Amino acid sequence: MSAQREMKEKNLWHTPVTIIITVIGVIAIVALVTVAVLQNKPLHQKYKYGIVLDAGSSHTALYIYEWPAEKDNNTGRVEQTHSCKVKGPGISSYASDPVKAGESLSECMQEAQLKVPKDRHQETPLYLGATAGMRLLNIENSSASDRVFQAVGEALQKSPFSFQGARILSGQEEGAFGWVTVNYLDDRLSQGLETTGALDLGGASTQISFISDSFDGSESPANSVTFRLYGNDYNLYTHSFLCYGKDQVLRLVLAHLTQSGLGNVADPCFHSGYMETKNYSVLYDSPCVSDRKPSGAPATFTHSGRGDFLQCQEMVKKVFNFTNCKYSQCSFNGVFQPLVQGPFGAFSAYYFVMNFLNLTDTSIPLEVVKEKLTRYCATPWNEIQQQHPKVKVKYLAEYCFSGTYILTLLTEGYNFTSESYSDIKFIKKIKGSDAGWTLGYMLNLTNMIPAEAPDTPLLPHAGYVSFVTVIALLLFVLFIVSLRPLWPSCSKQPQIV
Ligand SMILES: Nc1nc2c(ncn2[C@@H]2O[C@H](COP(=O)(O)OP(=O)(O)OP(=O)(O)O)[C@@H](O)[C@H]2O)c(=O)[nH]1
Repeated sequence: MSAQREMKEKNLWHTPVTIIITVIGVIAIVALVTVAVLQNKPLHQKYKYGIVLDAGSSHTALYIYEWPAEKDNNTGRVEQTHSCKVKGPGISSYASDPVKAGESLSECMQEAQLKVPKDRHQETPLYLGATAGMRLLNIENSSASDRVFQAVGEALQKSPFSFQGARILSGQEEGAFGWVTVNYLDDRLSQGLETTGALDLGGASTQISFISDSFDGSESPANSVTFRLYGNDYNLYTHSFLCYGKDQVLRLVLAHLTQSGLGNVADPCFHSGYMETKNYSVLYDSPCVSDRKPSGAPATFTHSGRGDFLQCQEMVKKVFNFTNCKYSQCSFNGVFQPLVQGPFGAFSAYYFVMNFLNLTDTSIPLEVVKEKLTRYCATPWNEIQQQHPKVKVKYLAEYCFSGTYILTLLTEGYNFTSESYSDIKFIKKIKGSDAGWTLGYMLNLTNMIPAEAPDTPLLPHAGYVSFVTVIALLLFVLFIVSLRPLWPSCSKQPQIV
């Protein structure tokens, strides 16, 4: 018994020095790993928000975007979490009663207050961007347009969000930001992949934007927008045609049809059996057509349909001017355009119309698409109404015209061929976010797309923690081994003193 006690007393593992060293070692490892984990752990998942109001010619829409707070500068992480369609027309329609323009936004703004967490309201930027409707109002009556902005600004100032101002986007900005949105959502910018062109059809203007190998901006600098995004340089071709949104083109076509100032107009772009009494003054109340108003026309005219796709196409072609191109090549109206190149995403009214007509499948040959549209246009109005009792009559009446305009714009205007037509994809959303200029606009104003590729960490977080733990353990073992001279000789037989 006493021999065993002696042996225990000689065991250096049980000396105070070794115990203290072991405890300090363990504490050091725990501290090291804890600090490493806490220092590099992603913050508790907090989100930031941004709100953009798209004040279009036909209506205003509000979009809320969300992204993880610690990923401001990272790739493809901003998502649309909510959208709200403002009731009533676009803000440009409130020129004679601007205060109502501000009031019209209140329902969607209240919805936004519920959707964005309260503690984030103050820091959430709120932007309003107006497009072609306000561009036209500004041309027509700039003080009326100023008054609308004044009223809208006052209404938005009262919201709890951080209002950053309301302004008209240029056509070039609208085109370029639409292109940024599409390519950002597809992760094409962050990964430096081949980009997708953007085709946007609004109510009052239309935009085409794409990268072309044959375009360096020198032939037509006005159509060039350059970016450096994630370390890649882009020279984007973009053009916005004011008055070539589908509502204004309908006016242009009707202006052609009513030039003689008659009381009756038989329109091939509307279904046979369709008949509406329309006002000359309302039709010509737009800078796109106001100079063509026939003198001595009656107050109203009867707009009736005769459903003929080919004749409708002939009418629509008349709104394009294919002469006087001073460049090597043009789309229409003397506007330079290189040959279309690469895949394209076509959104807004392109999607609404082609989706309704069941024509979003672009692998269907263009000739077959035209045959289908010919049959649709030839269907009498009463049958169309019976087949679609729930569709808004205004939209329903115009799908034959809108489909014809879209095909004519793409093939005759932008020179898509039977082959390149299949490069177009009609889209509404990408990964849950609406395609349109708003996201690109917000990413730009919040500096969320870096010019250079962000540095990526060498290891993912889990790998980093494992690495630190293994190295710490290894150091500890080495330390213990280095204390070997102090070790008791465990293999030796206990010495009996
Ligand atoms: N069929 C259909 N048409 C729609 C719908 N929403 C909007 N439109 C129409 O599609 C066209 C384009 O709409 P938007 O993309 O909102 O255009 P906008 O922003 O008002 O117009 P711009 O200021 O020219 O950009 C307009 O003629 C609208 O009346 C829809 O849900 N269905």
